[in-house]
Amino acid sequence: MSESAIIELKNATIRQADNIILTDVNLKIEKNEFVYLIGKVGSGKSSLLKTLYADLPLRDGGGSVAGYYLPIIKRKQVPFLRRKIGIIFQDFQLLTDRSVKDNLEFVLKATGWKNKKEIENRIVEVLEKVHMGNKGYKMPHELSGGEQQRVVIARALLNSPDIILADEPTGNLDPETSDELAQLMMDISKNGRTVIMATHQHDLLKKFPARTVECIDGKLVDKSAPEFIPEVANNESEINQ
Ligand SMILES: Nc1ncnc2c1ncn2[C@@H]1O[C@H](COP(=O)(O)OP(=O)(O)OP(=O)(O)O)[C@@H](O)[C@H]1O
Repeated sequence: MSESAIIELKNATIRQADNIILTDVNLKIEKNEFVYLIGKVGSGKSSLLKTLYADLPLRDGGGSVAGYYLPIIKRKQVPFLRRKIGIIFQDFQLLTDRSVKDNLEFVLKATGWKNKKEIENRIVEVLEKVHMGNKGYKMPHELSGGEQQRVVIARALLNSPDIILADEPTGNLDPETSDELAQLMMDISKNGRTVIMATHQHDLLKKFPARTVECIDGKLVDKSAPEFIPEVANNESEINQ
């Protein structure tokens, strides 16, 4: 496996139980890269992400994430791998019975933070990163969908993970809010994190261009690789320029 890549899959097969979802998956992502993961419904995006955070086992092929070699990762090592990864899902999954701050405090305490002042400081820091510094006292139902997702991003940042895996984080949001969130995810990656963001919203790719990989016909295709040639040219004049 490569020294510089923080995420690497080599000839990997992605499975859901006994079903093969993707084969011959080769993917190498360097530190601080931002990568879009696209593909039709059911094409395997979530399964790929789940394999990277060791929710699905990698039985065929090689793969390493943040220094952990996935084919032989032990169950007791998985929490340590997960501390290096912040995971963001489409449905916000905040605890509805407590404030934003208490949601974040819950996660910090569950991951071993004890010092009250340090906990308070970290909560303020991450909320400021997502421009929610003044909303810590609010209950989740008092926030818009976009604001809730910002809190979820803040929650993913709490333990300063090297990697953020986001599975359609803008899926439930209106276009303007999606744009703001995509911009925020890009800023997060510029500040020293590797981000993979699965999305169906292809307009984001145009507005905020970045490396793009696609799950298609049981394979993973890197659309930014030099050897990738689009099958159908959208606009001939563009090509001829
Ligand atoms: N727990 C499971 N057991 C068996 N098969 C599953 C399971 N979860 C998903 N699958 C199947 O795996 C395939 C890939 O699903 P996956 O959720 O990875 O796709 P996706 O690209 O993320 O789709 P979406 O865009 O809807 O989120 C689908 O055919 C799906 O039915």
